Amino acid sequence: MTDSWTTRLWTQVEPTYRAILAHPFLTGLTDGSLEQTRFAYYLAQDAHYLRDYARALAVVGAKAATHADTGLFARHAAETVAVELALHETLLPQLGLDPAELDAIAPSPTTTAYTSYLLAAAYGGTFAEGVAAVLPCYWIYQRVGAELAGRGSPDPRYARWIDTYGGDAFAATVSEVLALADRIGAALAPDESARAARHFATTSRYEWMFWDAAWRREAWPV
Ligand SMILES: Cc1ncc(CN)c(N)n1
Repeated sequence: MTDSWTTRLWTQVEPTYRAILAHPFLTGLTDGSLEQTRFAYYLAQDAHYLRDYARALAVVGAKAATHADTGLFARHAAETVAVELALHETLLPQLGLDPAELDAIAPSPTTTAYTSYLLAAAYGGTFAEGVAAVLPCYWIYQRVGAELAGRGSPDPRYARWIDTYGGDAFAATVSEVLALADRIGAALAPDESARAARHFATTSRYEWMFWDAAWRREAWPV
């Protein structure tokens, strides 16, 4: 039996995933050593990211061949992203930040690059290419959440973040998208499949870069 499309996609990003798990931002979440300023930076950038991610999901959904698949991405653009933004609203005051201040913080170079890439893939690509581009945003977070949930965190704010992505509700959302991806991935022509695989690998790398930018508290050089 041949592997499913998503299994094949995941195999090519295993080294990226291992690098993500080893990143000091994530090891710092579980041992509690991550400086609060780095986590606050991450949340501020993630607020920018999530707004464009919701746009990308809506555009991908608009390209679906069926009403059910359009509905899935429209629902995720609205509901899943709202849950994630609500997590920020809870965590920011616990970090001494006012959620209203976030708009004053500009998107970083990495946030800008990542969201621009996602939106370009969603607008410019086929439905399958768009699905492949957004898939790591779901799947890597769910895998990371499940992995980190096994380790826990002594810091209740980091534990809350881990619980959101390591929990059953997020896993159910990700299962829906994986099932859809395997359904459409099975019928792709080689060219389209290769373009989709490239998007999947690229946005997986951007996931590592997003945590790394928060670790470095990346700023525009000029
Ligand atoms: C950068 C990033 N990637 C993915 C997720 C999970 N939707 C997120 N909140 N932020």
